Formats: sequence, structure tokens, C-alpha cells
Amino acid sequence: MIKLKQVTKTYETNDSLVKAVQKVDLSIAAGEIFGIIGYSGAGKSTLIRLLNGLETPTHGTITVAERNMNEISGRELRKARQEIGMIFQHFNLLWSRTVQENISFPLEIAGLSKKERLNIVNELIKLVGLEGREKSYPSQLSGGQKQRVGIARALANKPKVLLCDEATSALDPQTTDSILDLLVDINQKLGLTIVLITHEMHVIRKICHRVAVMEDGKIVEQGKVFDVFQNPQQSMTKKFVNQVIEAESSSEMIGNLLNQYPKGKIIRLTFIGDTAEMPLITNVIRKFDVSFNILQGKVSQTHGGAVGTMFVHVDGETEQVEQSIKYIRQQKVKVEVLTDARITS
Ligand SMILES: Nc1ncnc2c1ncn2[C@@H]1O[C@H](COP(=O)(O)OP(=O)(O)OP(=O)(O)O)[C@@H](O)[C@H]1O
Repeated sequence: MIKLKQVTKTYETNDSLVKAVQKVDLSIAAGEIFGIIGYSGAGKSTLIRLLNGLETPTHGTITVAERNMNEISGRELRKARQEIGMIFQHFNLLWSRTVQENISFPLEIAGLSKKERLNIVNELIKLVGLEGREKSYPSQLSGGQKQRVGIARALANKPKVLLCDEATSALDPQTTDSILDLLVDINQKLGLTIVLITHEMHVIRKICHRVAVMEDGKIVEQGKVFDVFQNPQQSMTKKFVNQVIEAESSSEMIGNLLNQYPKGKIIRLTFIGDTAEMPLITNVIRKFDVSFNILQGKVSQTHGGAVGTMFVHVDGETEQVEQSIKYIRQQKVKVEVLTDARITS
């Protein structure tokens, strides 16, 4: 559905050249939810503007829905853009128009009759869960509802691709989750290809199938979300992965835990897929005569399984504690035993 070959975008400013995107190769399949993550200035917005033809690349080729975006212009480019919907961090709604009128706007531009527009708008209002708010103005809506209007408007021309530019960055965590659920719903119901850019790994973890990590205009790592969580290669990727899976593990915190629990052992478990955390804990308690207290942890679900870390206090007869740790190691869970604020594997 989307193919980028050796795409570079260089901006010329008065006194310098800014390489915003450098030699990017990317291939996104139809129906995929693909995330691009990077910190501010990494080149994400430039990349997304290249995808919808708002910018032309300095080098390289960009194909979206079988159209070569750098070779088309005028009417053909406008037609190509209709097949690419977009939603934004700050929604970009028309404040003097109602929900219905905002969603209808791209259909007016496309020249549809009033009756046709109304049918499509009503369908979309149902799809995004805004029934009853048709006549409200954006100022009367919550952030999540505004983004639902943005999504409905982006879908009005039945695009093949939906580009999401930090679409949940202005929302609280709960509303973020509900918007991400809606995107998954739309992806499944309409088979829409979704490309989202974000600086939040939680967003990638929750809904993306694959991810590309951007740094200084380059894609430094890409792969299936679960694989990237399981085995991040680059230091930038490790930082993002730790946003989601790393429980606080300062030496001060570990020291406090060791003082608090002088008996038994404190272990850190790292889950990397396959093994779900709750059945493992239940099995350990059933099989061994030990107490097993979760002290803190951060375990998240990705498309491929659970990833995360958990600090646990295991107490009981020394032999039983040792055996239970041996058993956990056999379950493909990394186990580290904490001693004196140091960790031994
Ligand atoms: N029109 C422009 N002219 C000159 N430089 C630009 C232009 N647009 C972007 N840049 C530069 O290109 C680099 C990448 O910017 P870009 O906005 O794509 O990054 P980003 O990852 O989207 O960051 P942010 O989330 O802060 O927007 C930055 O150094 C930026 O200053």
C-alpha cells in the first residue's frame, strides 16, 4: 500500500541545510497499523507530509495506493489526497460548524448532493460513536469527542490510508485508549491501512503491528512490535521500550526493598512474550511451598504476548525458594536475584 525508496528531504534555510529525512526505506502493507516513533525533531512530521504529498522529496520515490506521489500534480494529486485521510493532534476542526457540518465538509468539496452527504455523515457518526451530538459545536465537545469528529471527517471520502499525526498526544490516558480502540475497530471493519506517528511507546504497544524508530531523519530500527519490545537493538529503541516495560529500578529502590524484606529473596522477572504472568505465578505457588508477593511491576500486552518487568519477594525454606527460581527460569522468563542493591543473574 505504501512504499518509500531511499527518500530524503532536505530543507534549505538561510544559512544551512537541514536533512529532515534521510534515505528512508519503508514498506507498509494494506490493512496494517504501522507506527513511526521518534522524539521531537526526528523527522516524523516531514515523513507524514511526504506521504500525503504536502512535501516533495529531494531524492527517492514514494508510492501510496499505487500512485507515485512525486510524479503527480494538479487534479491527480488532489484525487490521490482524497484516498489519504489525516487526523491531527489538535483536531483541526472548523469551530463555526457543527459535528455534522464538519464531517460533511470534505464531501461538499467533492461535490456530493445534500442527500448523499447526509447518508454518509450519519453512517460515520454511528461508526465513531457520536450519535446525539450531531448538532453540537466543537467547543461543546470533550477532547476525545473532537478527535472522533476528526476521524469521521478523515473517513468521509473513503480513504485507503489514514495518517495519524500525534492524534492522541493532547488526550488523557483513558481517552487515548478509547481513541486507539476506535482506530483498531476502523482498521478491522474497513480494512483501512493506518500510519501513526507518535512519541509515546504506549500507543505503539497498544495497537501497532509494526513499528519504525526514527532518529535524526533516519529509520534506525524497524520490525514487528513484539520483536522490537523483545529485543530492541538501538539505544533509542531501548529508551522507548523502557517507557513501557521498565519498572522503577534505581539502586535506592532496590536497597529499600532489601531492607524491607530481609528474609527470602527478591527477584526481578523480565517477561518477553509467550509466558503470561498470572498463570506462572499461580503455578509457582501451587508447585512450591513458598510465598510469592508482587512488590511492583509493569507488564504490558503487545500483539505477540506480554512484555515487562516485575519485582517479587519469594519466601520459604531455602531449598523451596531455590527450586521455585529454577522453575521460573525454565519458563523462558529472565530471573535476576537482587542482593545488596546489586543484581546477580
Ligand atoms: N519547513 C522547514 N524548513 C526548515 N526546516 C524544517 C522544516 N520543517 C522541518 N524542519 C526541520 O526538520 C527536522 C525534522 O522536523 P520534523 O518536524 O519533521 O520532526 P518531528 O519528528 O515531527 O518533530 P516534532 O514532533 O517536534 O514536529 C527538524 O530539525 C526541523 O527543524
